[in-house]
Amino acid sequence: MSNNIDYSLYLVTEAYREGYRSEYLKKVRQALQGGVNVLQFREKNASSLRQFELAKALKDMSQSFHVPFIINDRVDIALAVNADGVHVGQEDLPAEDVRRLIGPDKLLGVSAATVEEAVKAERDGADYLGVGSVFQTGSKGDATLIEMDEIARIRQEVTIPIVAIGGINAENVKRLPERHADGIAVISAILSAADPKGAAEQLKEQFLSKKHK
Ligand SMILES: Cc1ncc(COP(=O)(O)OP(=O)(O)O)c(N)n1
Ligand SMILES: Cc1nc(C(=O)O)sc1CCOP(=O)(O)O
Ligand SMILES: [Mg+2]
Repeated sequence: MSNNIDYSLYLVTEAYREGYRSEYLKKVRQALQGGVNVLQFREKNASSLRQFELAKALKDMSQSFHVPFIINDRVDIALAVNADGVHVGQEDLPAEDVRRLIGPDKLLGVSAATVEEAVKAERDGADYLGVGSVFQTGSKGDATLIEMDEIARIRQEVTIPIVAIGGINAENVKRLPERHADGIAVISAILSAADPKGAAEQLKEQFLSKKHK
């Protein structure tokens, strides 16, 4: 897929709770109304059938906002719902194999915490990098903190967009190094907020005001 995608505000979904489908979908819709540019479906616990069904609903929703829809980890579900792309980390299927499976036209995101991982991901066909954790997060148990300078070092070695992730909120977004990240990926600062639309608007505004300094 071409890389003229705006990664400024990248929303990753929270864990799905059985019985709360309409609340779950409503919060994502509100976040999209607040200006989310890319949506990722990340679900670790639900059955494959539930993931497939939620992914279909989210794909329709993101399409109606003209927002690319990415699936985390599960290439099979991405292909089944004809998602716009897949995101994989260092413990998932290798990026080069995912690229082969999804073909040249879908988006491929790869997590990278070091320059070496970032350079390899770009070589293996990644369209963008997820780089983190930039701050302490409660949303991913096995996340490890990276040094802030690592983003700047990665920026010097790759040309693809960099999306910073991990514990980002409207306050600490100002502490991200200037101009090195093309976007921020967020779960809780938007989906745990009382007003997901307002939270998305505020985060995007804070990030863009920093990016364009
Ligand atoms: C945009 C973005 N960046 C990083 C990740 C993390 O992916 P991964 O390391 O595979 O961890 P899980 O999300 O699978 O727990 C991401 N999902 N999105
Ligand atoms: C999905 C994910 N990946 C991370 C990484 O460091 O690779 S941190 C993370 C969780 C991001 O959620 P929140 O915005 O609530 O901190
Ligand atoms: Mg993963």
